[in-house]
Amino acid sequence: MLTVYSDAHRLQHGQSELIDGTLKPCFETPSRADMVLAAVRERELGDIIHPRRHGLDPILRVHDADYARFLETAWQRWSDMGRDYDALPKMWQIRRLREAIPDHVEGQLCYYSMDCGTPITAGTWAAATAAADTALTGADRLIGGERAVFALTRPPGHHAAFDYCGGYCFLNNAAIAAQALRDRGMRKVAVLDVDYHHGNGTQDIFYRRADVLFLSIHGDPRTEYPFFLGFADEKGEGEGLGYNFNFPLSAGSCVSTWFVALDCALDQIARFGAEALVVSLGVDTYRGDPISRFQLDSPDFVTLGARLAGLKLPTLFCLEGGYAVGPIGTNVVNVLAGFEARG
Ligand SMILES: NCCCNCCCCCC(O)(O)C(F)(F)F
Ligand SMILES: [Zn+2]
Repeated sequence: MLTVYSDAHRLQHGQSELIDGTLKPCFETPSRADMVLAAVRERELGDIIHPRRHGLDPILRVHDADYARFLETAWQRWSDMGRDYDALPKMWQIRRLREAIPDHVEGQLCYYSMDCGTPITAGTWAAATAAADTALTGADRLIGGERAVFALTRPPGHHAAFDYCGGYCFLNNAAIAAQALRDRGMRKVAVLDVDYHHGNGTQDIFYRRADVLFLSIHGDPRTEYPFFLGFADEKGEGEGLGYNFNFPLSAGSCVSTWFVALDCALDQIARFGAEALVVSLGVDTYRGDPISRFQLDSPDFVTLGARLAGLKLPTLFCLEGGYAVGPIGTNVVNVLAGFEARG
């Protein structure tokens, strides 16, 4: 399987995130991608190519232009205030506050952020656009006839919505790639999110559309991040009604429960008649993950890959989460090798 990778990911290296009420070193680190790349090489998964630049247009097919401009300019405006440390918001436009877009960077940081764990740094825009190019290059190769491609995307993307960032995500790599597949002639595309956390951003982007089916298996938002989206009754709106499937599972759910949800999701993808599949591949479903609470073990990721291959669809894998850095490479490549072995 071909891998698309850019060293530019290392330009996103946040120092701290507010997690569980205290500032801690970021869990989303460059070493995550280093470990995955090492495993891709060690397991001889296939060729590794660098992304081609695609510019802003494919990004603006799913993201708000003002939001993109904010991401592009935020660091310079923040550091012009004499701040040489990561940019983090300090409040939110909560219920019954005005939905006005502030002029000042500090206010815009609050307006465009979902949480206080997604630091904007000097390299954020460069890293995020390189991740989008990585996913888009993967989509290009799928259109070119590749059966499956792995986009080693970092920073991740599935929490980034039409006009906000959060959950370590700035640009929604999987959504940008799914839209590119649509623009290149694929009539129906499915996005399956197997990260521990609900892909609120991807749901937000495609919620009112019937041409892109979104499905997510994740920790129940009643107790798990992102808390405010990802419930089973969210089925889409307008033309998109019936084209959004959430499978929230209680924290601590066993592996067999997880795979029952996966089989339900795969059945929906087959019924939809998808012509291509984009997988938001987070491996924070791993039993040893420090911030998540599912029970998959490394061999289960091989099974996951094989089940996905059973759909017999051109498939683009976009890396999302996974914070047990030691085993992340094994777990990610297990999915990809399991997919390949199923043939
Ligand atoms: N007590 C746990 C608090 C969790 N705080 C933030 C979690 C962000 C998860 C990010 C991710 O893994 O979903 C992504 F794939 F986007 F990277
Ligand atoms: Zn996650």
